[in-house]
Amino acid sequence: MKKRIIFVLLCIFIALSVMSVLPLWGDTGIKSKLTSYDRILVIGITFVLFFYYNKLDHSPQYAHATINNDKKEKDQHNAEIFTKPKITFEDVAGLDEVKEELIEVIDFIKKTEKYKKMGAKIPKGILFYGPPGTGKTLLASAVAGETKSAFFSASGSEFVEKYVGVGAKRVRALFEKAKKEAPSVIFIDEIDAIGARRHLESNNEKDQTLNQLLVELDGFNTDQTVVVIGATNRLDLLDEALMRPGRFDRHMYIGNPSMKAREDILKVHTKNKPLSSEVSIADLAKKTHGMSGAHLSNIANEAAIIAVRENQEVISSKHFDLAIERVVAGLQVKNPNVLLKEKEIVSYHEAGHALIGKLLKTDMIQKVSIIPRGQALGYVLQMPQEDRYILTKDDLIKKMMVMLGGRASEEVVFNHLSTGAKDDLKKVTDLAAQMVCEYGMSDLGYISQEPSMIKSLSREINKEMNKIIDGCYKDTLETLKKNQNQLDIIATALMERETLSFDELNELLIEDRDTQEEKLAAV
Ligand SMILES: Nc1ncnc2c1ncn2[C@@H]1O[C@H](COP(=O)(O)OP(=O)(O)OP(=O)(O)O)[C@@H](O)[C@H]1O
Ligand SMILES: [Zn+2]
Repeated sequence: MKKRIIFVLLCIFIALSVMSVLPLWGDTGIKSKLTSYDRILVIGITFVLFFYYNKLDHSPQYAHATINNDKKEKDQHNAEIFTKPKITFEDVAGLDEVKEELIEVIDFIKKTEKYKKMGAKIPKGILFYGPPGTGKTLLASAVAGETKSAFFSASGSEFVEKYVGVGAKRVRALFEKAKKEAPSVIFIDEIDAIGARRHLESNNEKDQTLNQLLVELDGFNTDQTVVVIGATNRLDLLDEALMRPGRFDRHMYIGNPSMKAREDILKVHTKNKPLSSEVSIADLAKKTHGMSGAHLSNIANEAAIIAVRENQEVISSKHFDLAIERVVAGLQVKNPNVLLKEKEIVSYHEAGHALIGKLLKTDMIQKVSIIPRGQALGYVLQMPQEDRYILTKDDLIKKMMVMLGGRASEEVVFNHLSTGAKDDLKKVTDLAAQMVCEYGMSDLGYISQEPSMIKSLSREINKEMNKIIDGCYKDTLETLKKNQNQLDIIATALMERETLSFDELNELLIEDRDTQEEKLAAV
C-alpha cells in the first residue's frame, strides 16, 4: 500500500520536474510560474522519492498485525526474511497455562543480563504440539511481539528441497540472520517435516537438514538471545535427538479451547464487528464444543459475510447459527444432533471415572473434562496424594474400578457398549496381566511367570485375568447404579461446563448430599 502511494507521488514529481525544465512546455504556464528555487526543490523531491522507492523494493516488509500477512510474506520470500509482529498476549485468548510458562521465557529475553549474572541459561528450544488451528503460530508471534524481537517464520516443509544440501544451507542462513538481528524468535512450523525420527524414512536430504538444525541449536551460546519455537501436530514422530536437553527441551501442549476460552476467542474475533444486542457470545461458546480457535475465527468471519449478503447493519444470532452450520459441515460431522449425543455419552463416560474415583477415595481427581485431548474424547486428571512405591491388591482393584467406571457408566445410562472405552480396557488388561503374572495376586498362586511359561499357560492366565476384571466390572456397575443420582449430577455439569476442577466436583457432591439430607429430614 505504502509502496503504491510512493510510486504515484514519484510519477507526479517526475512529470512536474519534466514540465518545469523542458522548453517544450515552457509556454504552458508551469515553467514560467516556478522560480528556479522551486524547480530545484521539485527535482530534489523527485530524487528523494526515487531513492526511497528503490529502497522499499529491496528491504524486508515489516509486519502488520495479522498472521495472514506473515504467511503471505513467507510464501513470497525465503526464510531469512523477518517481521516485527505487533501481536501481544492480549490477542491470544485462553491458553492461560501456556502463556504463564511463556512469561518466564519472555522475561529471559527482556532481561537477559539479570539471568546471565546468575549463570542461568536461556531456554533455547520450545516445542508447541497439539491439534491444528489452536493458535501455535499466533502464540509464537506474540512471544516476538511481547519482546519486540525479530520474528523469523518458516515451515519445515520449506527446507526439504529436491537437491541435497540446499535445506541445510537454508537452515544455516536462517540462524545466521537471526543471530545478527537478536533478540529474535525463530518459528519452525511443521517441524516434523525435517525432524521426524530418522529410521522412519531414510532420506539423505532430510537427514542433512535435521543435522544442520541440531548443529545450530547446539551452536549458539547464551549471549545470543535467539529462541527457537517448533510446532507440530505429531510429537510422537519427532526424533529423540531433537528433544535432548539444550535443544527442544520444553514441550507445551496447545489443545482445543475450553468453553471459557472459546468465549474469549470469539470476543477477540468479534471485537471490531457490529453485533446485534441479542447475540450471546456465551451461548455461541456452548454451541461450538470441540472446535479450534481457527474454526471460531472462521465462524466470526462467515457470520459477518452472511450479514453483508443479507444487507444487514449488524450481525445477529441467526447469522452466527448459519456460520456454525457451515463450519460444522466442513468438519464432516453429519449433523449437530450427533455432536450433542456424543457430548452426552462422553460426559457420562468421564463422570463414571470421576465418581468411582471419588467414592473409592483413590488418587485425587484434579480435573474432569470432556474437551478432546490427543486421541481421547475426554479425560480425568488424577494425582496421587503422595509418592507410593508399594501398592496392595486392594489398591490395584480400586484403580481398575476407576478405569472401568467409564464403560460401566455408559452401560448404566445408555445400555450400550461403545468404542469409547478402548484405552481404558487396554490399561485394565495390562494391569490384570501384571497382577496374575508378576505380582502373584491370582489363584494361579504366588508366583512370577517366566515369559516362556506365559505362552504355555496362556489359557489359565486369561481365565484368571477375566475373573479379576469381571469381578471389578460387576462391583463398578453396582456402585454406579446405587449412586446414579450423583452420576447424573456430574454428567449434567460436564455437559454444561465441559471441565470441572477438584473444588467444583466436591461442591457438586456436597450440594447433593445436603439436598438428600434435607429430603430425609422432611420425610
Ligand atoms: N487462542 C486463540 N486466540 C485468538 N485467536 C486464535 C486462537 N487460536 C487460534 N486463533 C485463530 O486461528 C488462526 C489460526 O491459528 P494458528 O495458525 O496460530 O494455528 P496453528 O496452531 O499454528 O495451526 P497449524 O497447526 O494448522 O499450523 C489464528 O490466526 C487466529 O485467528
Ligand atoms: Zn475412559
